[in-house]
Amino acid sequence: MKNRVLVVGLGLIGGSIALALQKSPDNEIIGFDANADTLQSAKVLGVIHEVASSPGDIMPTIDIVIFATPVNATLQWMDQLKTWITKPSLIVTDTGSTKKLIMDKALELKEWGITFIGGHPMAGSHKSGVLAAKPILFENAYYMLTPLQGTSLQPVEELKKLLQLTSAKLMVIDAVEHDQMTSVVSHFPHIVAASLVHQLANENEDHPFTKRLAAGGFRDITRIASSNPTMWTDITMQNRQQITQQLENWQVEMMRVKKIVQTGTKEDIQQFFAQAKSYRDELPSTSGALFTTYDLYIDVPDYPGSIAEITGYFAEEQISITNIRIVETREDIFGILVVSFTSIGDRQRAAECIRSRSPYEFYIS
Ligand SMILES: NC(=O)c1ccc[n+]([C@@H]2O[C@H](COP(=O)([O-])OP(=O)(O)OC[C@H]3O[C@@H](n4cnc5c(N)ncnc54)[C@H](O)[C@@H]3O)[C@@H](O)[C@H]2O)c1
Ligand SMILES: O=C(O)C(=O)C[C@]1(C(=O)O)C=C[C@@H](O)C=C1
Repeated sequence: MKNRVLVVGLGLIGGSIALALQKSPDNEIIGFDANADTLQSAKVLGVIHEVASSPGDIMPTIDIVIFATPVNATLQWMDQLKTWITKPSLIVTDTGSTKKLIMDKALELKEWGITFIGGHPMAGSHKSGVLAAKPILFENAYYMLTPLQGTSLQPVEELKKLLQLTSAKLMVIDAVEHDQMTSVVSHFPHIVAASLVHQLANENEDHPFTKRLAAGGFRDITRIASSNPTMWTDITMQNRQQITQQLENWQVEMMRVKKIVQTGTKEDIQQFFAQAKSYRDELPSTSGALFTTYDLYIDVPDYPGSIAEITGYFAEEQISITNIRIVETREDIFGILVVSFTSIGDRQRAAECIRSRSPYEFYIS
């Protein structure tokens, strides 16, 4: 008998999990999404095997439910679960970026005899939607599970076995601890990124050329400000307390930084940057398929066909690229083409290829 998995919410995360679970022929993936177009696309793209027009109707046949919806929508679905007929062995999980309120709701579900094990894969992107889904999204990323205290080992092991198909590093963690740590490394940085963009918008009113100068640095630090606003509204509402605490810590840190900038010696300023660089450089190498790339920057003339020329060289030498983009930071005739590779070796081969076959200058960040 097939393992029937219902994925509710077929965006970046739900779609990527659905694709990863298809690696086993034992899994039959049924999908539901509030957006009819998304549901249709998921079926056409082969992200799911079957469409559920109403999750409640098919629930008696389902073995595992995965909610991959914005976290406030997940709370609503969890309430709905109480009204449905479910298998006694049903396991329910989610992918939400917050865990405390979801696990409070899981406690209610326990009273209805439903096993809910919270989940959160620590990989993703500012992109959303089913078209961005890919089965390798979670490769080597941490995937946190937050079972309620007292949950028996068997469903946790069963869920782990299923999620191993994502090639993520599964770990069990307490929900409050989860929300504290993710507020530092994920939630608060999204607030800062959005806020920096607001600051630019304000400055730009008085100095209208400013935004045209937003180059690599500003774009790097604000990439995540392009994330899905609904998703981040929900996350912020569910983790207000921890995020507020981070904001308060940040205000203290900004006062310290203000003092260094205003009156610090050259050594104080140097130390400020040097300590941050050293800590940043020693962060464990990042995980998640979208993060581990090695970039090559190529100065290209701005005429039709120049990108095709370069990618043509790579194709001829069988060098795979994972991403390609143009950084439009300059007003002259040159643009910077940023090509990403999955390994340093591939990037080295690409650099040699450009050196030997083209007149273009390149550099490695
Ligand atoms: N994007 C990331 O980097 C990331 C990483 C890890 C976890 N998460 C979490 O995973 C969840 C999904 O995020 P995503 O990036 O896939 O978002 P997404 O916007 O790509 O996809 C969300 C999907 O849910 C659907 N949806 C919205 N409300 C719904 C509802 N009430 N019922 C059914 N479907 C509904 C949307 O139509 C959309 O297809 C969120 O809880 C998010 O916090 C996101
Ligand atoms: O890379 C990004 O764009 C992300 O924001 C991914 C990110 C993160 O903050 O690291 C976003 C939310 C998640 O819950 C997990 C991962």
